[in-house]
Amino acid sequence: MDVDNHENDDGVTLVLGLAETEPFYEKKKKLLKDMGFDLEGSVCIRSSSTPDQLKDVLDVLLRRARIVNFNEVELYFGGDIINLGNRISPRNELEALHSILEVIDKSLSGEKYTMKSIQQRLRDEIVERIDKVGKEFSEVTKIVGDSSCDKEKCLLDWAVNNGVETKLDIAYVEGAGRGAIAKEDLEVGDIALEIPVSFIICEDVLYESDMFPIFEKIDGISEETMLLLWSMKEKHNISSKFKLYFDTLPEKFDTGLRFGINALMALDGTLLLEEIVQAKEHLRAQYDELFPALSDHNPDVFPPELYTLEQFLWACELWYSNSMKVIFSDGKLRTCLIPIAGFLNHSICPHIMHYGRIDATTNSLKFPLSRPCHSGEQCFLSYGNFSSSHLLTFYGFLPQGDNPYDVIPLDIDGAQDEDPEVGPAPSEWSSHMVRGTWLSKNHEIFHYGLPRPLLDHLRRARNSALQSSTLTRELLETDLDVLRDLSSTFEAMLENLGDKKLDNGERTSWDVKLATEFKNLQRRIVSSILTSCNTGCELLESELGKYTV
Ligand SMILES: C[S@@+](CC[C@H](N)C(=O)[O-])C[C@H]1O[C@@H](n2cnc3c(N)ncnc32)[C@H](O)[C@@H]1O
Repeated sequence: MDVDNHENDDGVTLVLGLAETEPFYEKKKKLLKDMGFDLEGSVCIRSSSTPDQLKDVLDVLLRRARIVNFNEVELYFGGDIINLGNRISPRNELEALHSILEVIDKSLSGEKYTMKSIQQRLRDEIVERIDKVGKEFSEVTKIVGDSSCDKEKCLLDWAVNNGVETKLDIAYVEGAGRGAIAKEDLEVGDIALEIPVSFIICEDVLYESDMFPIFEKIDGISEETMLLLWSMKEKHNISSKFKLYFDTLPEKFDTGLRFGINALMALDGTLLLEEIVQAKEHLRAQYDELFPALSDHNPDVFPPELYTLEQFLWACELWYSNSMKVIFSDGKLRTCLIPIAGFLNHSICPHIMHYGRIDATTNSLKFPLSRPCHSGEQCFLSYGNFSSSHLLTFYGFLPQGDNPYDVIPLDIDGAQDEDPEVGPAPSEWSSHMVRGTWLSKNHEIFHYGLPRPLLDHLRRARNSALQSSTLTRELLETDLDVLRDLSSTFEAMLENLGDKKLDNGERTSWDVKLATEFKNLQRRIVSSILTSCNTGCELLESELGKYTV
């Protein structure tokens, strides 16, 4: 994103441009053009602006900022004028508001500007909007009062004595193990947690380990695998520097990688079944490649009783569900375990979104707030823009609320009519997908709550293209064909998923419970698409009826 601003006699021009280096630049450029925005993206604020005019300016900037901050999924599903008038996703809305804040803060920072009060009002309005997004999507946390947090408190005390600064406490929360709770009201920009580099577990621990000379002789072994093997032994090392951290780790992680046969059977009809089976096979193959050979040749360094398949799986789950990728001051991206930060749970509307880079001036990792968190509330992190199937497989939970990244990929080739020399046009996509149509705000004729790239692709395949929203008989008939085809695809998918299963409560094991919940979510998504197709067909038939009378 290009951020710029200029002052003139009358006021300030805020610039929220689209940088050419932006991911999906061509697609965003086209979308901005379709929405009637110029590429440069400058908006003038006059010193005489009334509060209503300021809100209008913000609305325009926000519609623009939503596009600039789109990620791939949001761009695929969000790109039409009705959807853009609304929040696309909590992540996109928070990023968009923050990018405007950045423009405004930049214009406030110069001493020479004379419009500080107007700019301050804009800032206040944005912070209020950020808070509103949080309130709309926030998750209610119930603290489980009767669970002891002694080990966590020991770790916290040790951390604070070693330079960690925290405004978070640790408590057991319902449905998610431990969580981080704000000790005081935290505002946008406040640092909830700051961890010195010396406190972070990363590749450096390997160089001091007796495993390192052995690792050096193994061709192609990755840093992640070395760390994984290191952690399997270190958790038993009573004189480990990180003993208090290892003491707080669960004996057992309940992720999709540990799903038993009944849970796998409950996933029948979903793509996740194959994904989990493959992931399990991959880990088994990885283990077999290393063991028993490593233990046979170096029993003192890799004692066989510590390097069982079960322990290997534990370490994989630890690193999948608790590690973070961090860019260090030397520019290198390292996979790390970060004590204390590892207690932060994930939310689709997180408080902390930007945390992956070491601050070179303080040599620490900071976790700043992107939205306010009140005293006593659980402070959530963003683990990334993951689908529920990914979160279930590698983290073992399904997030609360509507996950915008829960997409079902479709097995149809995109951009068939592309020019081989130039590639697909900026508006075209090489693959297609669907998601719950309740997430779309546009259910009108020619939209039906379905993604525009998919509809356009299917129209093109029938040699028809929607150039304008004028109703012609040909366009209506093409859309009717498209929707009927889609409808039969999704009817088959729904049938494959079988009937909705009810949870048998206490008697159901954790994995079958999760699998059932996941399948019910898939069913809900597919049903919503079917309903939208059928409603769309009715709309089209009613319009076509007007041609026959
Ligand atoms: C980095 S740890 C967070 C701390 C964890 N709750 C604990 O007690 O150790 C990641 C794990 O927390 C749990 N978790 C994170 N976010 C969650 C959420 N929104 N709902 C339920 N469980 C969650 C999952 O078990 C996940 O594998």
